[in-house]
Amino acid sequence: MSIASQHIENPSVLYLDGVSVSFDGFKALNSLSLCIEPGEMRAIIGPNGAGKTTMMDVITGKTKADSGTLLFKDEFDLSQYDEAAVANIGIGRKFQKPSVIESLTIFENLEMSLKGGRSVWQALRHKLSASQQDKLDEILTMIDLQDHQNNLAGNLSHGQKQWLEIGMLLGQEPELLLIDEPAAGMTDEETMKTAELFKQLAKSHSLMVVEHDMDFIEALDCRVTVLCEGSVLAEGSLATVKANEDVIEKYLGR
Ligand SMILES: Nc1ncnc2c1ncn2[C@@H]1O[C@H](COP(=O)(O)OP(=O)(O)OP(=O)(O)O)[C@@H](O)[C@H]1O
Repeated sequence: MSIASQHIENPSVLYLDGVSVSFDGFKALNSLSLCIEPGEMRAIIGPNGAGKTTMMDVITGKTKADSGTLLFKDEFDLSQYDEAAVANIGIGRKFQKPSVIESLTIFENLEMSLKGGRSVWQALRHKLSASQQDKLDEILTMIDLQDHQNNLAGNLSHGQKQWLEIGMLLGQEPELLLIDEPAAGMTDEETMKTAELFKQLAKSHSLMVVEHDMDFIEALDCRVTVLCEGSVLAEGSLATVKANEDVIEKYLGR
């Protein structure tokens, strides 16, 4: 069945079809087609230069595709949106490096991230509504930082900073989360805890997670897409893609 006919029968939260992007004649994305279903967590793996970051860039309006279709929830043509507009319609992106404000507390960082936009000044001067307070409590529990909420973000471990930043994304109430190499630099314990957090998040969000750490991908226990040379090389369970001859040849090595 073609990707187009699957799409009609089962609307996706994210639908890419034939997406290409060239830089000076080099095809970073080469007719890339990919679907994420509502509530799905999808891991994206692939060699350096495969196009993983470029794919996130075209989804979020940072880079314009030369050709192809990019739809969010069947409804939004992502090629028409810039980065701020993409965030507003419900796509949250987390870059590899955490960007929390270290001189503010965990609570203050989360407070500023709430949908509707609160400046540092507003966050310090105005009381939260009951529903905003509930939202922050829910996020703090989800990221397991409720006991640290009044500590400065600068004192957190690398893993905790990553969780705080994920909490800040949740403050924006996204439906789809795009997360770039969350496990990089984490201890083994933090990595496994992050996998558990993502499984919790997947109960109420769709997630696309780019990662190189195979233990982490295994713990996510989700469908995996292997990108290579700007298009999909293989897709399926981790066991299936690891056994794929092309994946062994071009990514995993013999
Ligand atoms: N702005 C740009 N100008 C020129 N070439 C670029 C640009 N952005 C990406 N590329 C090239 O496009 C290709 C895909 O890069 P991309 O960063 O998307 O790969 P990746 O899969 O994210 O790699 P990594 O795992 O190393 O992060 C690479 O060859 C890269 O050099």
